[in-house]
Amino acid sequence: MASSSLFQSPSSFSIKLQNPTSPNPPTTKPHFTTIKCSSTKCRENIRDDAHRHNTTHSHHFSAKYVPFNGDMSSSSESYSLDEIVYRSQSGGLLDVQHDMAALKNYDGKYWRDLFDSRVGKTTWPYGSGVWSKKEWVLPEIDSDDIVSAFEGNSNLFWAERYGKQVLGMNELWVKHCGISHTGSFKDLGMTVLVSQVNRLRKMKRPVVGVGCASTGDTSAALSAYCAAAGIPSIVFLPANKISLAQLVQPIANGAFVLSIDTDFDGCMQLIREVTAELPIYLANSLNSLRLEGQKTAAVEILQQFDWQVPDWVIVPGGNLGNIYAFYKGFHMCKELGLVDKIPRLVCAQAANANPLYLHYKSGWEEEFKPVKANTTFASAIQIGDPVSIDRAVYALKKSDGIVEEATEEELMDAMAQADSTGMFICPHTGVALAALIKLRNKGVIGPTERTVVVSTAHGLKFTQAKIDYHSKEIKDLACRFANPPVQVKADFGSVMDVLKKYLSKSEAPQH
Ligand SMILES: Cc1ncc(COP(=O)(O)O)c(C=O)c1O
Ligand SMILES: N[C@@H](CCOP(=O)(O)O)C(=O)O
Repeated sequence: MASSSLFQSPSSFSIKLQNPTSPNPPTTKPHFTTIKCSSTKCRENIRDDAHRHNTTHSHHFSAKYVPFNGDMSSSSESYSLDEIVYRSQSGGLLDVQHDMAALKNYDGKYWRDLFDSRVGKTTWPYGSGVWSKKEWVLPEIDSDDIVSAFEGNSNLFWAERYGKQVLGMNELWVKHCGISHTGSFKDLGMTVLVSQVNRLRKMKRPVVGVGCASTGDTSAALSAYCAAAGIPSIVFLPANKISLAQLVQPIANGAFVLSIDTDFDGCMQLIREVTAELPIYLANSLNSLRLEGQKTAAVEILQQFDWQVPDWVIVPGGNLGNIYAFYKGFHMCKELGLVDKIPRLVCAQAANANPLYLHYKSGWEEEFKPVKANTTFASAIQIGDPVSIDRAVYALKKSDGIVEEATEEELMDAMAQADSTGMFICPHTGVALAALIKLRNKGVIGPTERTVVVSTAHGLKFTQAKIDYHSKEIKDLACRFANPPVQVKADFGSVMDVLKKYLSKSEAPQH
């Protein structure tokens, strides 16, 4: 990607790593370490505190792996979550099946009140947006085995200005899953997977490390959670295809990083072969444990709307685990009586990596065909052979869902326009917003329909894409919303001239 001289000021756009030594150490300690005594009693740490006050009834509940076949009822094949298994006997996907009968012993109000009562607390592990739903996630894990950074509970942002000005909508919301420990929604799934690995290692199961293929976000989450627990992590990255900010994350967290001369699909193939041979636990979303954590974002959205169901939820799709995770979270809330319907789901793909879109356009009729994914600014979804294709098709069919695609110009313009209204989103969220624009223009999504766009990663991971855009140096892109800095001499008169010119425009620039 091009980078402009406009952006080569060493202070403003340096890519050098900052000195990590902070002059101001934090006044409160992180969740991984000891908390100081309170006035009347001494709490050694929040884990010990949780032991003493463990009022949870998690032990009433259980979950197991079953073959993923949609309704999950027709097979007798099942596995304990303590087994190391990623595929069914027939080679198909697995799913985590909860004991729904046991969960149904409690009504919807009970679950709503329980989940609401845990928001914003530090009681281990419920301060996490994932573990506040522990009974629905990994009911049998000991809280002491949980590896958490109190992920989740992310901002559901009312995108008022963008919604009104760009889309004529009053009810546009952006679920900022990327404002998270490692800057993406992957934290939601990784806390679950690494916690289970922690448990397996304590049980002396043969797991020497945890590995993944990644377009940058899975690897960041895996390496951070493993580092917190002292578990070795191994990441396979496609060489030169992920952002610098994403690359440095596993490096900094001490992962064993392999930069491989292939694309994500090639890395995925390799990690599957390697984890079949070595006692390295597979951390990609092929492993259905991940989706148990990711599904809590759906529950959280309902919770944030006071258990009112939005009309639409739009999710950018790559390896396609997340769209199913959202479906599963919404569906569980309906089945257990927390809400009475589910939203319609939209999966948004980059046109340069659109195998699901092509399959959808065939009316789901033709056999699914993987594609060779082309380069896209939405680099984390540059995936041509998604492992969760069956899960995604199921989720979309069951939710009366839609698949939309966005060109590079559409996704970058959507991202820039969203940024100009106060957000700082990633290109993948740009894909989702561009899909929304198309669906609004076609009249599929109405002006008063409450719509949630899932923002999957932090914009700070993708600054180079933004620099390229605002430099207006991207081949074949008009970069309509570029806002390059103005070069000006360091004297009062020159500064006044450019300011007067700027202020004399009839109104402030509207993006
Ligand atoms: C930032 C970002 N957005 C969206 C996705 C797509 O999620 P999924 O692979 O679950 O479809 C990914 C990873 O693939 C991602 O890293
Ligand atoms: N975008 C992902 C791709 C892999 O997805 P996963 O959910 O199967 O791990 C990444 O960041 O690596």
